[in-house]
Amino acid sequence: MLRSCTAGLRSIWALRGRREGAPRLSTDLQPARRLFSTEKVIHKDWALPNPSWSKDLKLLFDQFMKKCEDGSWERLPSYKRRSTQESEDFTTYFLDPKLGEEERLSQAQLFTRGFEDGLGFEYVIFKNNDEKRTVCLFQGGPYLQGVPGLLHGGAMATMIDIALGSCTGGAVMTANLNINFKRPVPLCSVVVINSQLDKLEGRKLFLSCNVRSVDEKTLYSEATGLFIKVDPEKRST
Ligand SMILES: CCCCCCCC/C=C\CCCCCCCC(=O)SCCNC(=O)CCNC(=O)[C@H](O)C(C)(C)COP(=O)(O)OP(=O)(O)OC[C@H]1O[C@@H](n2cnc3c(N)ncnc32)[C@H](O)[C@@H]1OP(=O)(O)O
Repeated sequence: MLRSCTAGLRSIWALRGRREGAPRLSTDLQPARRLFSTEKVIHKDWALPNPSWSKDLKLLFDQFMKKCEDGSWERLPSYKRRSTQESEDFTTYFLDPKLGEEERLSQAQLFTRGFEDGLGFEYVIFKNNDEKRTVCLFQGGPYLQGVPGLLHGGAMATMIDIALGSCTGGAVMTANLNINFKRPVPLCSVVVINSQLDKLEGRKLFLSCNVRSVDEKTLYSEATGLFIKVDPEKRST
């Protein structure tokens, strides 16, 4: 498994002229900009196939793209940085102009999108708005190793957090995440995270998900999460 994963990545690195062990260069690092300005900067959408995607991931992606044709499902785009209304909701909530951190934060990017293609988190999320559920297709790359040959549990927890969060559809914070790791996930394999909104109680959203293999035979993890809609009247810092 690891050997095939490395072989695939070696060809990507060769294509890009990247030396093994050479420092990783961010492909879209922009000159420092004011992240918290109101300008609308939309960067590359990363939730699309790239050469590191395995056959399984591409196949599932195509199947879900077909489901999007009648409008029942939609693919959620994913950016390293964004300046949408949602982000602005968060910045109103968190940014204290007195802290003078704008310069440093101008380099901020989404944790899961900070890796070279194929090395870290490769994923795409599809959402069914009527059924209040999402399906996340996730391939964890070699930089996400925990126990040799296996995906780090923290990487899985990160993806579960994002998958559950994608079901909420707004400015929310994770308040509680409860995960049962039932089987280890082989590194570089593809898993499917099925998430749903179970209950909405005021600002509280209760969600759950399971993580399965592509053939659905292996249940890797089950999780529940509590997300809280941010209250613009409150500051958390
Ligand atoms: C997933 C987001 C998707 C959104 C998409 C937007 C686009 C953005 C772009 C790109 C997306 C990238 C996506 C990344 C995803 C990453 C997600 C994270 O990593 S989040 C960081 C980790 N989480 C924290 O650091 C929270 C720290 N905690 C807090 O800030 C507060 O505790 C907070 C906001 C969760 C609640 O604080 P209060 O002051 O607003 O509300 P109070 O009054 O305390 O609670 C409200 C109700 O919730 C219950 N509650 C709160 N925490 C609870 C808990 N842990 N367990 C049980 N109940 C809890 C309380 O008992 C209360 O319930 P009663 O209304 O009285 O019934």
